[in-house]
Amino acid sequence: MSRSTLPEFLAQHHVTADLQTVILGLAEVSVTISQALAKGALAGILGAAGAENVQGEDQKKLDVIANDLIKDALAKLPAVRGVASEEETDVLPCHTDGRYLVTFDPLDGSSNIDINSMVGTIFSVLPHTGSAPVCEQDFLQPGRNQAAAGYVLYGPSVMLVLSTGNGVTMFTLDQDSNTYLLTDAEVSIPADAKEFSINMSNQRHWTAGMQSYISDLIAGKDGPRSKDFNMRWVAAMVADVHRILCRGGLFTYPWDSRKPEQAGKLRLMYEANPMGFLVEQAGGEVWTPEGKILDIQPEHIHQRVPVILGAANEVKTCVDYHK
Ligand SMILES: O=P(O)(O)OC[C@H]1O[C@](O)(COP(=O)(O)O)[C@@H](O)[C@@H]1O
Ligand SMILES: [Mg+2]
Ligand SMILES: [Mg+2]
Repeated sequence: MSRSTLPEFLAQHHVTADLQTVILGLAEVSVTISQALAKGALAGILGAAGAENVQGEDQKKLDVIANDLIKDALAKLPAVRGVASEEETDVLPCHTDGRYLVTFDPLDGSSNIDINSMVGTIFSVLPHTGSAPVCEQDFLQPGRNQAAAGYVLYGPSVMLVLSTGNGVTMFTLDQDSNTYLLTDAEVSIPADAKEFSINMSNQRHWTAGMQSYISDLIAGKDGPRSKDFNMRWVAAMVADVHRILCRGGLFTYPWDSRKPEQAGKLRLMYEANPMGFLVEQAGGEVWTPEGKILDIQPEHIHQRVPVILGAANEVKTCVDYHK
């Protein structure tokens, strides 16, 4: 059976030439990152980098390597006006005529690196509407403005999952030819969920609404929901959301009282918006307890947000517990 390659798919779906170069640039650099990850300890690239990022988190060597690779690859593309990364303090200007801004989480799920478990690269492409030179303000657009969003999951196989606003498509890396081939063109999240995903160890720190929602899920058939739910937690949003795109369910990373001043753990512009775009494009819902994430007007590039996403009916139920 002959499968479309990523460039063929983009051309067939009338993606603008400029946007194609951005997506193909990200795809190409992801192959290099996947090769570095595959070498692991043999290349001496596991472990801590010995520095903190702007978020106050310890950087892994591979966070820094992936960040530099993506930054350098995007800076070469004339279509890219500027980039913003979870690992960079400020936005970085690129080409003065570029039509697109790219935000990215170079390696999501970094705590999985040292245990040879799943990690990924998450990206979001926004139109550039400001004036030169590029500044942080240009990036502060609601997620609904995204021209494209996606991720690369470095798992047993390497997968690129993409939306340009017309559904969600999955590609798998053919390791012989180093090309991404289309493997699922009809990604869709069932409206009802049988699985939920949350870091249960934080239970005592959640709001009363989240406490009672999760305890009703755990009560299963014997509780008010009259239904058993399974639970999964990969500790990499990219892998947890991938499971939801493949077989449904609900994922949440709520606000918690350990850092009350922080809205949530996940980053709006590098994690919640791009993943949210994919989930909505697959028929799911993406909310905070207050409203839809893709409608949030960002105030700064490193903003954090509580996230409830996945199966449409289940997300609404979870939000209702917060009222
Ligand atoms: O430590 P926890 O609570 O399991 O957090 C896991 C969450 O943190 C993250 O790893 C944050 O991403 P980074 O690895 O890019 O910092 C999410 O992917 C994941 O959902
Ligand atoms: Mg992340
Ligand atoms: Mg990261």
